[in-house]
Amino acid sequence: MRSRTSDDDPLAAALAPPPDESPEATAIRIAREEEALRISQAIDESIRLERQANKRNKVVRVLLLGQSESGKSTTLRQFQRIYTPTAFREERIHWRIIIQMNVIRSIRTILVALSSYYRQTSRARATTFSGARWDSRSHVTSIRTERRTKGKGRADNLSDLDYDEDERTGDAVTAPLWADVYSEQDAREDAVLDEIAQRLEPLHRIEAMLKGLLVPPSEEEPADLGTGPAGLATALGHAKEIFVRPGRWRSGGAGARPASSIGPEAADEAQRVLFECRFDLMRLWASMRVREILALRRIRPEEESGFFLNDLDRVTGYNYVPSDDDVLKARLKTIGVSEHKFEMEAGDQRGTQWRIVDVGGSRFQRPTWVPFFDNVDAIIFLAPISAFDQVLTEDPTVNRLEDSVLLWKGICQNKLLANVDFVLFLNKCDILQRKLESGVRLARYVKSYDDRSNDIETVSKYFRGKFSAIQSTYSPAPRKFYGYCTSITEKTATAGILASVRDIVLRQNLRSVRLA
Ligand SMILES: Nc1nc2c(ncn2[C@@H]2O[C@H](COP(=O)(O)OP(=O)(O)OP(=O)(O)O)[C@@H](O)[C@H]2O)c(=O)[nH]1
Ligand SMILES: [Mg+2]
Repeated sequence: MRSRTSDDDPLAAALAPPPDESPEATAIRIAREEEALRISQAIDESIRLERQANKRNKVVRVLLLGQSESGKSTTLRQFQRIYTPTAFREERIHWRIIIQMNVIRSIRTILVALSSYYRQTSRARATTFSGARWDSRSHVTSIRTERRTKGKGRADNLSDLDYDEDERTGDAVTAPLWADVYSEQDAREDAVLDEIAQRLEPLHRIEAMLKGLLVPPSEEEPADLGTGPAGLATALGHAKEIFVRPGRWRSGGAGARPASSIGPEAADEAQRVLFECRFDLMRLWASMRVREILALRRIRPEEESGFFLNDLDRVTGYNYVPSDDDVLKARLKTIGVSEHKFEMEAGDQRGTQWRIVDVGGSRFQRPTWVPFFDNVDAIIFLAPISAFDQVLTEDPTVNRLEDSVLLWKGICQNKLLANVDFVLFLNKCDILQRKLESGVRLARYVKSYDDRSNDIETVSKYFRGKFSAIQSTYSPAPRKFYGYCTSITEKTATAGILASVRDIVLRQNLRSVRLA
């Protein structure tokens, strides 16, 4: 077979000038060709500019990462409060049902603590205490420093922060678990607490009802199912656990029940019962005897997520509508992944689309993060540094700070994220400050902290240094360190920090456009 040459190229033959072309015809043809070229180049240029503009206006993707209860969803809510305030306000009323559940959870913590105190101390109330029925199910509180994990869960590969082995594994029990002296006064107060617990019985029914609506069967607390790619949860085998459908709880609940049976009446009924119980709720939380027993058992409900007992007067009001602050304080665990869109309303970047991806942070949820590493401009990583004396809810053998450090290290060294900017929030500094001021010493939990001063400035500076060093040691390529000490539930300070984060992320985004 003969190979083709340019001589018999049909296209070249068709475009070739006619063999008998006159000089005038040649001039006209050349002028037309030049005009066609000019137009073609103009079209190319406009396509290039349009592509660039699209990139500049491209969606900025931010991923929120961190362990469970680190404050990811709260950060997202802060973004919503600032950038889509109308929608945020309209949604506030739907948070009431979550706050009701949060209140009941704190009350449960107290009644279980009383019941188990009476049982363990063999007091007269032990067999009859009316709060005992709250004790029937397993109750995990992450607020107690775990003392029962001896020999388990040692982190063998952590050297960046030097934990006290005894503190981590629970060998260092020093405080007595209960007082030895039982006065008549104690007995009288216990009798009063028993009566209160009796009158709080209706809360038990309300808790069961709300739990049916808001808590996935294998969970202990209300949870929101993310709206990420369908199938992810199924792939991970969590499909059966997921009970609260995306967004549906906001219209009164969801789950396996027909929507008609779970309307806003559930929230109204719960509010009515809370209203009727409000004085007993307040008396319970104000009782010095309760405080004493909680202290003996080292339980601090006020450090638990979604703590509203100091606001009982307000949140149990018959016509209670959650405030902005209440929505930020409420606790709703995330299961799965959800993506939220925002549009910048003001400034140079007006119209820029933002996608913020919020993920569930518990250990079981972490495999769902990886598919989102592929297409992300920045990561906001939250490390709740107040949790240095707490353990993970999902694995009480693991210290929370240790988990955050390991997670940060893993994210820093992840090659998929080598070109992504990180912003670190050392979060819950308000709780950290209160904890340090109440006399809890960081050096008891982190040996390498040594004899440094136990104040918030020194402690947060120390953590900043540690996290920054991990980033520079483990990042595959150099990246700038952006670290903030945050109390993400606070509105004013957080607004300033989020504005800085926005600028960092946008600068990075522009840089990537120029490089493209
Ligand atoms: N006091 C205080 N509370 C905070 C702060 N940040 C978050 N919280 C509270 O901590 C709880 C947990 O926060 P979330 O935002 O739900 O945590 P998360 O990281 O989304 O947790 P998962 O969904 O389980 O992964 C909520 O009740 C928040 O109000 C903070 O800086 N200070
Ligand atoms: Mg969350």
